[in-house]
Amino acid sequence: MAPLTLQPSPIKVGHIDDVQELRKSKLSKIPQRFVRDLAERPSLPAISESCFASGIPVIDLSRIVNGNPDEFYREILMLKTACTDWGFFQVISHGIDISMLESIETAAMDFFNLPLEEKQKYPMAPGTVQGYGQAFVFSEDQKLDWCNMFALGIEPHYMRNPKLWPTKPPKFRETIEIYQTEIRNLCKKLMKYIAISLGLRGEVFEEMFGAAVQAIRMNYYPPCPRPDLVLGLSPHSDGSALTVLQQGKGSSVGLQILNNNKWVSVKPIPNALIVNIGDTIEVLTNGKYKSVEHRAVTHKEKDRLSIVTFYAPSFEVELGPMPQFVDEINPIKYRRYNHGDYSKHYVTNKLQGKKTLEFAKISTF
Ligand SMILES: O=C(O)CCC(=O)C(=O)O
Ligand SMILES: [Fe+2]
Repeated sequence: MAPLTLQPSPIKVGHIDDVQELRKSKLSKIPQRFVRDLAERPSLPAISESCFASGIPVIDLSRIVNGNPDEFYREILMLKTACTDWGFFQVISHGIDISMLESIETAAMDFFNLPLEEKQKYPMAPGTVQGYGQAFVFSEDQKLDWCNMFALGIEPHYMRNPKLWPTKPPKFRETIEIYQTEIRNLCKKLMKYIAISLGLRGEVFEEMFGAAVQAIRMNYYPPCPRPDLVLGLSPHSDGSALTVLQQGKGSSVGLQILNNNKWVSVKPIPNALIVNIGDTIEVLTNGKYKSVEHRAVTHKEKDRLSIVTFYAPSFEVELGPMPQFVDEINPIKYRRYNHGDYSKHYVTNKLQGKKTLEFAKISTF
């Protein structure tokens, strides 16, 4: 999420169709800007239900928080395997009430179902990432995602642009506040246990991150008549330290992760939250825990909602690989940099796999 000091630049993005409106218009042909080049199209097997990443580990957080020492160590070991082999896991018994998950989902859908004119009172200006619209579009010929987004900077408060906080639906702001407080606490817990799984002191990331940056993005993917031609969300890794993703109940399967060079779908578990490692953790651990490329695909009949929270260090923080992860066998792979600079770099480039992280990579040639 961009620091507020980032000024909208005179970027020309051309006309961006609102995909919910396209859907309503019952179009017979997908507009060309959404049609991906052949190499980028999701191949049909990849969007069939037979391609699930059934191996994505499921972490029971209550076993870590309240379990006996045996349960604690077993679950921490699972967490370590999840972060090393997958970069993704689902977390159950996470301590957030189901009613809270339902409230944010209702609030998000009530927002997306408002008339377009109402949503456009909170426009995402070209080149910025907060408000309603489509983020990461920087040119008139860039392909578009089959997705409507609404995003807000949450913490620290200076990230907030009050003009972009909707007054409708009535409880929208309040629900976001409560939900984001709970997700922040969950992120802190997860960072603590991720540190422990790496053999580090539990507090190390919390101390390093300072007043951690937090942002929310709601992604709404209407059904698409040609899911084989479009992408819901372009492949990318997240610029965060950690991302927590909630999928709407009854949503289509849509999140896919790149595992051994194959796109595999994440099968939703009811009331679980999906967690993934972001670029910051990859850098701090010198690549021991990697951020994993992921994307969203669409569905012919079903719509899909995801509510995503990004948790990252404060923008002033300078970071690079921690000395514990650098030795003769594991030479240093990333340079030190300022996280605010990385964040700015991330939000001013289109989503393109893991290309953004090249910002920090040390060339081995
Ligand atoms: O909708 C999804 O499942 C993916 C969302 C995502 O990766 C993101 O917002 O960064
Ligand atoms: Fe993502």
